[in-house]
Amino acid sequence: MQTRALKIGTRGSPLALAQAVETRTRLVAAHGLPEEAFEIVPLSTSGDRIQDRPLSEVGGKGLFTKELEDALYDGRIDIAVHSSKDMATVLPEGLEVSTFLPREDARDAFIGKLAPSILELPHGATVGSSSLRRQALIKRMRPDLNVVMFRGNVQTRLRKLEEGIAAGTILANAGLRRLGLESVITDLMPLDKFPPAPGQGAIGIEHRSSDSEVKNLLAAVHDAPTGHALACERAYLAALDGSCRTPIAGHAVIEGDHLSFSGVILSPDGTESHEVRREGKVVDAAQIGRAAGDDVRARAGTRFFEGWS
Ligand SMILES: NCc1[nH]cc(CCC(=O)O)c1CC(=O)O
Repeated sequence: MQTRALKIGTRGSPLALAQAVETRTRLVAAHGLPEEAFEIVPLSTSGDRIQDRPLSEVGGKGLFTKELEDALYDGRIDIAVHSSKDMATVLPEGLEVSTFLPREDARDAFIGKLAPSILELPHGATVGSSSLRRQALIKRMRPDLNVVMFRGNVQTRLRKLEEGIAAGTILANAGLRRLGLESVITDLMPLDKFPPAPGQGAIGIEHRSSDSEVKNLLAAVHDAPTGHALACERAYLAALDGSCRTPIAGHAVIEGDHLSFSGVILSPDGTESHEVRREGKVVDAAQIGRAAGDDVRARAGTRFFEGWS
């Protein structure tokens, strides 16, 4: 069927590689092709190299995707496998994400050392996280906690915890499960009190828009409900202008042809938050997300997006 291997581009972190392997496994199964029909090509990205500053300071989401997108343009790879959460809302000209694999659990997970849950931590305990959303949600729940920056890949963060740098940390359940590390989890954060980032838990596959052969190949592994949820969550994020200094959470749940979305934007210290809920039909996923974003943005006021630094 194919004369040369399809090149699957990925970041080189263990989680990224696990996602690339999952993509290959699904493609192999869907098309009855041998594994050799696919070649996994790990590339290093600036998001992986810069480890000492929060992502919001060094350029945000594009950091993890730029090198992969350059490689798509110049043909070094045919598809790029991404954590949807790390993708910018606007893709470069000529590239598209037409395919989402079935979503993993979207919740955040708590890994506690001094206590199994955030609510049970001792007064003033230190929690590590570099995500603005997680920091704000932690402070909204427990204003007394001391939140410190924690970057690096999943393994690095778990090591910092072992070294006693913090009493606990929060990571995506999806990433831990994909790495087979779910045994470290001591609590799962409820979707209503601790909503995930738009896209969390979903793998998106990017390719050249002109590449209809690749698009057809990918169609067999696309999960429609995940696609609808992502259309909604990404439209919500786009309506909020992806302001990466504002903590933003948002999650769509699909049941049959029904979609329900809930989102929240917070001040970084968690003292101010604005919530939004919307529902409708999956065919209107993007409109529902956009309306939710426009609504919460109007209620928060422009000061909300300019005030933090
Ligand atoms: N920014 C890093 C990142 N990007 C995606 C995931 C988790 C996997 C997913 O959401 O699909 C993670 C790590 C984490 O947040 O714990």
